[in-house]
Amino acid sequence: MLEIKNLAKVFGDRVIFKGMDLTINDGDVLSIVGPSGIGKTTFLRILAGLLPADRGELILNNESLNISGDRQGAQVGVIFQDFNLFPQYTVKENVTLAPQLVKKLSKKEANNIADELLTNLGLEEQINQYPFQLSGGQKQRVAIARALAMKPGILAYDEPTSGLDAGSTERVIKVIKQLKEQGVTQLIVTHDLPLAQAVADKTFDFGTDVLRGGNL
Ligand SMILES: Nc1ncnc2c1ncn2[C@@H]1O[C@H](COP(=O)(O)OP(=O)(O)OP(=O)(O)O)[C@@H](O)[C@H]1O
Repeated sequence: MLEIKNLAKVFGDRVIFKGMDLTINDGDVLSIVGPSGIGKTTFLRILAGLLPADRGELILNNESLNISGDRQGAQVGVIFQDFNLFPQYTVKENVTLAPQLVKKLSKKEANNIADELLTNLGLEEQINQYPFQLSGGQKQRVAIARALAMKPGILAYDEPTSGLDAGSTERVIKVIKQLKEQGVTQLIVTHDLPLAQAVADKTFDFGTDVLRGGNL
């Protein structure tokens, strides 16, 4: 379970959001909607531990997560819009690198995890290819496999269907539903209402469900 309590972010003298309270239960899929520029990606970056928050708490499975923007570990997996794959590494290497470096798994253990994830995600034929050889939907599934290889407590996506055609969007919906069946807790920032309707247990509206402006 992820609990967000009274989270706030300020850029300069501008309160981007404050008073953010939200709970996501294990295995649930939450969609986060809201107009452009409202702070959704900023929130994901805070959740991923890449950007500091100015106030509040993030509690994942009863463990408090550091909100100072320099978190170690991989409790939260985030798939950003540009996927951030390592261009110089193959698909398999993209997935096996962090488990070996961060989790200190052996190459064999990391390979076994990668083979299973990549097969489940329909990427067995791409295992030895490089990111530039992949379609947008394939890159996204590699990013999902890479995040899942670290066994995160929660998986979050920033606009997972933007730039994808109808077929790839269907595939994303299938993957999200499949992960939900496996009990993975997921959070999806999206403008795609059909996607939200197809997969979400509940919706958080970043436009109306947080406070903004004024002082902290
Ligand atoms: N590093 C930064 N410094 C100052 N302001 C920033 C910074 N990053 C984002 N902002 C501002 O914070 C606000 C929220 O941006 P954010 O990217 O989180 O919005 P968003 O809801 O994800 O928008 P979109 O749906 O268009 O991606 C914007 O007004 C943006 O200009």
